[in-house]
Amino acid sequence: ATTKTHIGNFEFENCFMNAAGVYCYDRNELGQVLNSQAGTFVTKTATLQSRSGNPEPRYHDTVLGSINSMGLPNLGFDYYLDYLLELQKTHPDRTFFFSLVGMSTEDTHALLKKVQESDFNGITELNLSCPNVPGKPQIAYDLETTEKLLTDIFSYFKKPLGVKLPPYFDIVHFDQAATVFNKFPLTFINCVNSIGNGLVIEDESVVIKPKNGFGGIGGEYIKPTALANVHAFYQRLNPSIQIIGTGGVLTGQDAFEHILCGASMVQIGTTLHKEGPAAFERITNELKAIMDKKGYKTIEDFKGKVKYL
Ligand SMILES: CC(C)(C)CCc1c(C(=O)O)[nH]c(=O)[nH]c1=O
Repeated sequence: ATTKTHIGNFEFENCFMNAAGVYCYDRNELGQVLNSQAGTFVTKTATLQSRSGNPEPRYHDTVLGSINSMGLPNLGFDYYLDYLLELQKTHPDRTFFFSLVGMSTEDTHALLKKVQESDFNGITELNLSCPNVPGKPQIAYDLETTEKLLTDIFSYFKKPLGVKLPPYFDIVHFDQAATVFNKFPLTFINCVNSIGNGLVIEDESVVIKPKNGFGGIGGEYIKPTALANVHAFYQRLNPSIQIIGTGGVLTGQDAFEHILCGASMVQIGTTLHKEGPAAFERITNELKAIMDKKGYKTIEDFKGKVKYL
């Protein structure tokens, strides 16, 4: 069996990659993913200026997953663009993902215009968990603002673009969000980002310092939510918009389930943070073993074909 895949017009030898935020802060971490069994990588979500992020401890592993409130620590847009342009010379046969977010609408447009004007020829992932104006929820939970933002973006941005989405939990929200996304030539949507504002307590204390311990939840806790978002959008979106599945992938079986729900690529966050890049080889081998046992030669043989009762 082969676990190769495609996103847009790009081919990848393997359908696994890191989730933005994990193993992607600098050239050292990105280089480790580059040289692993992963098919590609995505950068830490970059902002216009570098950011130190929130006070530590800001990331904590638990038995069933993780909680984080990193606060977008990153080395800044130019650092990641320079590295991506260098890789376009040293690895011309490979395609990489550039994750971005503006701390304001103006910043978002400034970032995307810089990408549009640059020689970057990979795929851009816009993080829609970005902050909105005070008093309003994150952009992806404000569909009117999301539609306005995407309308403005696609008036000038002509390169491959996808959006990283937080989980939705109401069927009506799946309907409303899909209606918005279907209006745009998106290359993909990525479901899901961490489940926002969870709280983990050990003994009598929260486990991270920022936000009185509130943070995004990842890992085993979130697989059912992640699979539901992947499949809900797979059922609703134009087939031209592919789905990247993120959330709760520990094993080849978990990845198999994401692909059954419609994912064309599978991202690994918490498990990669705990296990390191060797996780890509283990999980790839586990998925190949499942495919061989079931007689599936490629992921197209079972993508989106989850069975109903
Ligand atoms: C939550 C934001 C800081 C607005 C975006 C960055 C981000 C972070 C982060 O940098 O805190 N953590 C996540 O699990 N997902 C994210 O999208």
